[in-house]
Amino acid sequence: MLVGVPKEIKNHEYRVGLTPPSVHELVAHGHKVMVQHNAGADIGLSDDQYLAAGATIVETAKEIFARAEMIVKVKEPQPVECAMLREGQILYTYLHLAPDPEQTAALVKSGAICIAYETITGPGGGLPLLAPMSEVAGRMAIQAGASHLEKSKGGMGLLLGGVPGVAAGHIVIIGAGVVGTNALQMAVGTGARVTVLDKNIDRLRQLDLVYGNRISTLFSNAHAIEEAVLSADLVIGGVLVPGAAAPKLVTRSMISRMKKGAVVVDVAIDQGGCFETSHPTTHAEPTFVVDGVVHYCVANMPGAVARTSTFALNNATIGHAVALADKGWRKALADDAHLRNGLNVCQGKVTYAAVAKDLGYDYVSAESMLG
Ligand SMILES: NC(=O)C1=CN([C@@H]2O[C@H](COP(=O)(O)OP(=O)(O)OC[C@H]3O[C@@H](n4cnc5c(N)ncnc54)[C@H](O)[C@@H]3O)[C@@H](O)[C@H]2O)C=CC1
Ligand SMILES: CC(=O)C(=O)O
Ligand SMILES: [Mg+2]
Repeated sequence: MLVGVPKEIKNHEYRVGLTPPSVHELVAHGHKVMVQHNAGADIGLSDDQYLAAGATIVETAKEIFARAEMIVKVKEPQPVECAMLREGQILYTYLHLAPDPEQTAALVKSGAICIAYETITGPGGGLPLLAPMSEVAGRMAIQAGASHLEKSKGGMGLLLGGVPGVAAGHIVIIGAGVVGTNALQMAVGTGARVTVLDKNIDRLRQLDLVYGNRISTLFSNAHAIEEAVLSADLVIGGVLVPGAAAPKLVTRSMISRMKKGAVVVDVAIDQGGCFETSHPTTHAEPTFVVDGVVHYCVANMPGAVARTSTFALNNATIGHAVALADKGWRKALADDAHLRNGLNVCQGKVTYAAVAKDLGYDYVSAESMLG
């Protein structure tokens, strides 16, 4: 198969769909890989390294989209990329369609086979192609929050850990999945008081066993969220209902009654966000203020630590990339129910139930597209 890797074009996005070792793996399986000139240059992955791994270097994204049978990317295709997708072409990348009607319409129109990293499941449960980026974003959420609590960044001027004789701050983490757990690890390290909420009581039990009375765990409901958020200095939003738009758990009214200069980091923003007041921001302009509360809502947080993130992502994506290239999409999806769960849009149909429901499309099962 001819595989193409365009340079990412989202704001401050320096990750790349395939690393040179991943190219090497595909080439070893008999495939051809085209990589756009300088696709990895910003993170120290030079064209020479790609050439040594067996890729060919191509000058423009246009040529890659025109020729490749499968496009491997990181972020959802931007409008100019959607317009270049072709019928029957495989697109393998993050999509986050539920909060994005324009992109969904463009992918439906393209006739391409669009496989979303974030809804592929794993034999051990969970979302193994989302997990590495959630680890990165969860860890980053605390450093982004701590930094924006500084006066010069709009925050109230609070050091999360306090100092001897001065109370520490209060970090509230909503959602105790991969983002939440990684944020929790960092939060505990700051010395702040930490509260974590989830609807999954077994998850809270596990965290209680690990952290004991160093943290407070709370079953997530509107009352508990309100109480926690009103006393918080930093709130991290990391909830997920796979494939669906994130539930708005923190209302505008709660935000208006929070401490002035508090910070919220809405990691779930790529699924629409779990704060009613959130909208997506970029690394170039990561925050805005609503009712005195600083909102950090960057939809591609791992892009800021793109080198670490690229390698972590490729560890999780390369296996299915090889299967898709080796077998073609129909057989690869037929053979693997977990990969099949990644199919969101296929030849003009929406094939992921939560996306169809949230955006008002007829749902067509992935299985029915394989015949
Ligand atoms: N902004 C960014 O750059 C990035 C965003 N993300 C996003 O972060 C979000 C979280 O991802 P993961 O942690 O991997 O998901 P996950 O599936 O590991 O965890 C989500 C957790 O949310 C909990 N949850 C669901 N509804 C809840 C509610 N009403 N109250 C409290 N908890 C609730 C679930 O029980 C689960 O424990 C996703 O939307 C993901 O796409 C991930 C990586 C980067
Ligand atoms: C998961 C995601 O949105 C990202 O890594 O940018
Ligand atoms: Mg989007």
